[in-house]
Amino acid sequence: MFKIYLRVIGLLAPEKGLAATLAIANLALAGVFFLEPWLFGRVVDALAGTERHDAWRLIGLWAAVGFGGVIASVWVSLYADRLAHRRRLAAIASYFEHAIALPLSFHGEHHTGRLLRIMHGGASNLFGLWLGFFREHLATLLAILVMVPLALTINWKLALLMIGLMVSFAVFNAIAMRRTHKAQGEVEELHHAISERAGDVFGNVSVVQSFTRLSSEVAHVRGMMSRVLAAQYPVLRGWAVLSVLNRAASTLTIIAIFALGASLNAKGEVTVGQIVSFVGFAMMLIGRLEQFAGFISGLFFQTHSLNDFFRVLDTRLANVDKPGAPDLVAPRGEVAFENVSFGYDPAQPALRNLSFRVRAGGTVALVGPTGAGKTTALSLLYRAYDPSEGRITVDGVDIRDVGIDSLRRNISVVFQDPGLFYRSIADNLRIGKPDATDADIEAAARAAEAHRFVSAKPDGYATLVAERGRSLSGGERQRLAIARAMLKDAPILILDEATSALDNATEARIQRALGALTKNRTTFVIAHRLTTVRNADLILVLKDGELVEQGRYAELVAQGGLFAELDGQGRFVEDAVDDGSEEPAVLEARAA
Ligand SMILES: Nc1ncnc2c1ncn2[C@@H]1O[C@H](COP(=O)(O)OP(=O)(O)OP(=O)(O)O)[C@@H](O)[C@H]1O
Repeated sequence: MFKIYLRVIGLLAPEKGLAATLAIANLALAGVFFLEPWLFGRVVDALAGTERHDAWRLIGLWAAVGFGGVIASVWVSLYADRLAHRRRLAAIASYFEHAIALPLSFHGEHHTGRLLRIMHGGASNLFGLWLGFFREHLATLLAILVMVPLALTINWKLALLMIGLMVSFAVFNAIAMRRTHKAQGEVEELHHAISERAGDVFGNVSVVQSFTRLSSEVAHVRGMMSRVLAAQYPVLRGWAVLSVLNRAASTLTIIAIFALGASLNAKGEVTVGQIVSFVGFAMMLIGRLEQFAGFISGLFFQTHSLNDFFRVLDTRLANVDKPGAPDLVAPRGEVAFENVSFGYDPAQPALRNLSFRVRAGGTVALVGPTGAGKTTALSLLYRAYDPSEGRITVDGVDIRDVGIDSLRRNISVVFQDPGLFYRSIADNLRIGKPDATDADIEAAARAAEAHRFVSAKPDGYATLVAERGRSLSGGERQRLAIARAMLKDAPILILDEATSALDNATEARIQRALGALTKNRTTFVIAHRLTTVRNADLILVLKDGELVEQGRYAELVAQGGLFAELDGQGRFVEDAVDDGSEEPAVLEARAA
């Protein structure tokens, strides 16, 4: 727990000058508040004596100390608040930056709902601890460190009772923590699971509604909440018992101080006045100890959440650049896979020993039954994952030896799932080219047959696309994904069933644009069109993660293997006739 606390405080390092000033100023302020009662006593003494002008001097000093203390407190709390807010946002930013760069395998295992909860929960706990650090943790610790030796010098026998109290606090806390640590971990895990479940249901709300699963989903979440309470109650009970024990120990200590004081008084070792002042002192120390116990219990309840936060930050990025890796600049686009194997689960390879080579500007069609590994093979090319064996080269250079960003800048992908953002249509297209002008965007949309439907929307290119593109038809989503890839204008293109959701006529028109797009670009296409397969320079036939055949269309048909079988089954769709028509919007624009 203390390691985590130190790490939390360590996150203030980027502003360590200000953080240290604030912490010291807070300590000084705690000291100033001790000064006031002392000055009060001095003033009373001065007024009672003859040195009345001294009293005025002291009153002036008292006013200056009091007023200065108030102003300094305002300054400290204002700057401490600002600093804590700034660092909280900085922590969220670094979490976000790190988490989105983590490998897809990590995102496969961690639901967005969980990652968001960890981000917000962790950041607000950091915030609370930082404020506590500036406002009371240090002052409490310092007060305890100063008061204990002071108590020993006043009367060591009475002080031993105080030390006994501190030890009992420490023991009770340790027992409570040991007994409840695991259960609190379960509580935290259940809270994550609730966020995960809720996020998942929000993301699939149309399915939930159409399958009339509303009440069962609510019942499930309520069931999880009952489990949270069942796990949380024993923890709360443990800590309630602890606070009662702490209280009882404090009361017993005060009584014991009186009792021991009385017996020492009987022996003439202490005066009644000394006992009374020691009790007053002991009460102050007990107050500080209780504050410290509160800090420990607060930290205890935040530990799991902070641990989860740091665990994400500590997850290593898989595809990091090798030191000094050069950028891949303007590649010609010759691509080779050399004995590439890969498995999402190392025990179950999704690709085995895949080897092929395509010339720059050539077109490769990947075909094969569903689940054969076509998408997986292409995802290795832009390093969504790295092969477990073998290597992939672009222009003869291993793609692991170049800057990953530069590699990805040179590859445009039209994903099977278009992956649209909850942003305007224009912003969705700008993902392909951030500095695209409105004219660029419109030209790409026209080429991808998207301009007409976009113009028909009330806000045109400013229309907000619903989460995951839910407000658009499947075909509209695909056309935006194609336009986005066109804007990117990269020398290597991956089309993963890019036009599968389009009607024949639209697809035929897009094929013209795609034909222009693929010219002089190395293109990988997971294809369902006969023309695409026929015109490909190389067809790769995959089955169960293995390359079973490769060659050109005529060769593969002549071979009479799997490809010929798929072809014979009418697996590839004949092209619709391109009637040479243009998008109506284009025609309208011309007519105007
Ligand atoms: N992220 C993932 N994690 C674990 N397994 C995966 C993942 N993605 C795909 N798989 C598995 O890997 C295998 C190959 O999947 P892949 O998507 O590459 O097939 P495909 O040939 O593109 O199929 P389709 O034609 O249906 O799109 C499948 O068994 C699939 O279940």
